[in-house]
Amino acid sequence: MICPHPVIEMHESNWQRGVYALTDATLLPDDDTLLTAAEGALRGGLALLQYRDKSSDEAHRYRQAAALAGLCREFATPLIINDDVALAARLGVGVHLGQQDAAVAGARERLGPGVLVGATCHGSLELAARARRAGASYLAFGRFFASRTKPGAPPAELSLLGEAARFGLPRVAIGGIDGDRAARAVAAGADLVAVVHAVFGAGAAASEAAVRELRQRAGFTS
Ligand SMILES: Cc1ncc(COP(=O)(O)OP(=O)(O)O)c(N)n1
Ligand SMILES: Cc1nc(C(=O)O)sc1CCOP(=O)(O)O
Ligand SMILES: [Mg+2]
Repeated sequence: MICPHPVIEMHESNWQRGVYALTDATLLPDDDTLLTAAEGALRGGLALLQYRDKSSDEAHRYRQAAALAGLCREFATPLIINDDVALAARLGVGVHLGQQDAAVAGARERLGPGVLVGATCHGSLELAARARRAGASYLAFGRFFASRTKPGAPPAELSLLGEAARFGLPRVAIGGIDGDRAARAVAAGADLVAVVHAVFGAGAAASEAAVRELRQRAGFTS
């Protein structure tokens, strides 16, 4: 397990703009690696962190998510749980839901008005309109580029991000995003860039520098 931290750098929670990192059970295979990588990423200035673990081991998922929730609280950065509304409710944190997951409206009702509920909208303004009506906190579009993490995700056009401004919610761009592509996504209208490999692909010790570089290249530091 990770050691206690004598000095924690606090980042004011401004989750609506910046780098949004998703954990990955293959790149971060054990608790120590996961928490070291997550702490580095938070220290680098993440806007949001998502716990994404597709395993069916509930005790494992609870243990890791609870540890991440504690870490995120120290950095005043919201934690989002992928797919699992019950786990999010248990921890009092946000949830991200795709088209094959539980309904956004039900999650909003269960979690309450103050909790973040994110929605996958792929390349569709119609899905975005539905997610907004159902109470989503942000709209995620993608994949915009070839993704090593999820190669089969349906593709989307960057021009969609500008059109999605009409919904008045933070727009998340996901899928194969690195420094150059983050800048392109932000220029097209993304408020947040969601990444796995660009933050966690180079090892747990590299996550802080990776977030700092992404923030700088995407223009989130100005
Ligand atoms: C920020 C963000 N955007 C999209 C997704 C994908 O969600 P989903 O379509 O439900 O696919 P899985 O992640 O569950 O495989 C996401 N998780 N986060
Ligand atoms: C989890 C996920 N969802 C996507 C979508 O398009 O809905 S792309 C993706 C993986 C993003 O990882 P990377 O930054 O390594 O490409
Ligand atoms: Mg899902």
